Amino acid sequence: MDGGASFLFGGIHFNRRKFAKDFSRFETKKKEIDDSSLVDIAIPEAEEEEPVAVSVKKRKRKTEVSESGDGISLFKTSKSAKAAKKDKEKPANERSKQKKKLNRQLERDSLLRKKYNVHVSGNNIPSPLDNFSELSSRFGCEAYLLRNLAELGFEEPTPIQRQAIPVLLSGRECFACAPTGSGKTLAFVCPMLMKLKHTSKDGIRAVILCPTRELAAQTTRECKKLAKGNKFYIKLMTKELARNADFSKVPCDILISTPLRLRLAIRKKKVNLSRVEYLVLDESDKLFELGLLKQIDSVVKACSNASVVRSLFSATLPDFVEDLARTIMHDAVRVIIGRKNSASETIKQKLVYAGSEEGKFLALRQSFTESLNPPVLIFVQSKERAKELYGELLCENIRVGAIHSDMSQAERENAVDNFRAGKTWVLIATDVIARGMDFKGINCVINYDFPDSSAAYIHRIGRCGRAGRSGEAITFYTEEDIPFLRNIANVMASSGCEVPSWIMVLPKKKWRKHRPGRGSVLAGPKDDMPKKKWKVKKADTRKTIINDEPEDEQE
Ligand SMILES: Nc1ncnc2c1ncn2[C@@H]1O[C@H](COP(=O)(O)OP(=O)(O)OP(=O)(O)O)[C@@H](O)[C@H]1O
Repeated sequence: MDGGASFLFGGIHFNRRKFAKDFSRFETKKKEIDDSSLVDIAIPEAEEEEPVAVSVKKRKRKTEVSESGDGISLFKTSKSAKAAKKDKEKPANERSKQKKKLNRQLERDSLLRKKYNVHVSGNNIPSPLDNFSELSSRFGCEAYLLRNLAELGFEEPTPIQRQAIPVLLSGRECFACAPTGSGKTLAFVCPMLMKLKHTSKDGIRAVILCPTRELAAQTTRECKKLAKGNKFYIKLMTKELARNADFSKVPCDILISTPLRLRLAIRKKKVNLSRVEYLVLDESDKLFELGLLKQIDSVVKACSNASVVRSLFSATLPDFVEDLARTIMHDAVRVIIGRKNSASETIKQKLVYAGSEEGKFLALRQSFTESLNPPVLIFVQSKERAKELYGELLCENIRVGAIHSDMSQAERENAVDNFRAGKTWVLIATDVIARGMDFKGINCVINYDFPDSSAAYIHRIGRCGRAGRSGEAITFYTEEDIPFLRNIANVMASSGCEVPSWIMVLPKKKWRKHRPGRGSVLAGPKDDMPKKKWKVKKADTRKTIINDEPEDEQE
């Protein structure tokens, strides 16, 4: 990904030789500062509970004064240096009182983090939230938002919300990794609404980037639910808007988009992002994959406001994304919930040997005969295989839908809506909906085709077992998949699932995208098997998948 990082650094290259003299002047100074900053740990003047009343417009990378057991800063900011000086002037007993108070706060923070499995690193990390009412006592949250949280039935913040919300409210940049279905959306939308306060005529002040249109649409809906009662203009970037709208005339406070659509609007000079104060990259590791990196780069550059606060959220955060993030972020706080890159612990995970491609359909039939417990989500590796399997299950009289990139936007939305509404019981999907989609109460995810990476596995199975619910994930594997089994088994073991011991001793395999040519799902068993009588109602409508115009988005 080196090439990738250089994108984001485009235009910030200095010729060190040419400017050697000037550099040496700064280097001496920097050394002096660094040395002096190691003197002692600054003690904050104010208690952390104080509401953060920093105006976003006036703020210039202001570091919140708060402490954490995990992230005590050895490097003083100019503010902390002043605080230390002032502190030295205070009587000794007052100083020791303050130190004790601070230590008690640090201890409380540390216990809370331990309780909720929150791991943090960075400088001066704000205390985690104990409950939602701290949003108003510490941060001056408005009543409408607390009311909305209550109406949505959110009684307690989830672990990621406990830590990421105060971090973002303190104006700090953040990269966060928390399991699927653990409420990351609220963790970035809530502070965004609180900081933006009200609608304004300044144009777009917040941007949320999502890798797929379905996720962008879902995030827009969530955002609107949370903003109910406050007149924010929250816009989803549609194809139409990206092509034709002039955003200087469209009222918009928060814009939610896929990278491709936003880049299109930037290129056409239809959108001005120079006033953006908050930029969220949701499913950031997906966005930082090579195919999307150029688009992300142009969005990051277009958000040119010097005090923009960027945040990255995902359930999987590979090291290269962290490294890349560090190059573009300023004094960021890293928040990890539980173990990094692990699956949700509420999902019962199972591996099923299907022998060969031919055996998969048999295994699927078998598992449906034993228990078809809808809603069930089935992942396959390609749109061709999605179409084939869809046809096969239709013939079996199963209420089935499909979603993949050969479908038009309306068809895709229809498939998702039917599944959400319970009109279809089984949804066959490619990885297009593997990330972020929040289907309530999916009972089972079946990886009909082995996932192409452990991240893909975590996101796919994470469509069930959300918000503390239980779920089941079944992964079929064939001979070709065996070399990659160990990687999935590691994920399973780290989330507490049982794994056959022979798998754990398989050689470790470096995992690049594993997408073998799998042939046809129709091959083999169909003719040999008697037709199964399902105890399910006949599907209302038998949808034909129309090969519409090719997608302008990546899957
Ligand atoms: N504090 C809360 N209490 C109860 N439920 C919550 C809370 N916060 C969020 N939820 C619910 O949890 C579900 C999952 O939330 P969300 O979609 O934000 O998860 P996520 O962490 O972004 O998952 P993914 O990694 O798959 O994108 C949603 O249905 C949401 O309404």
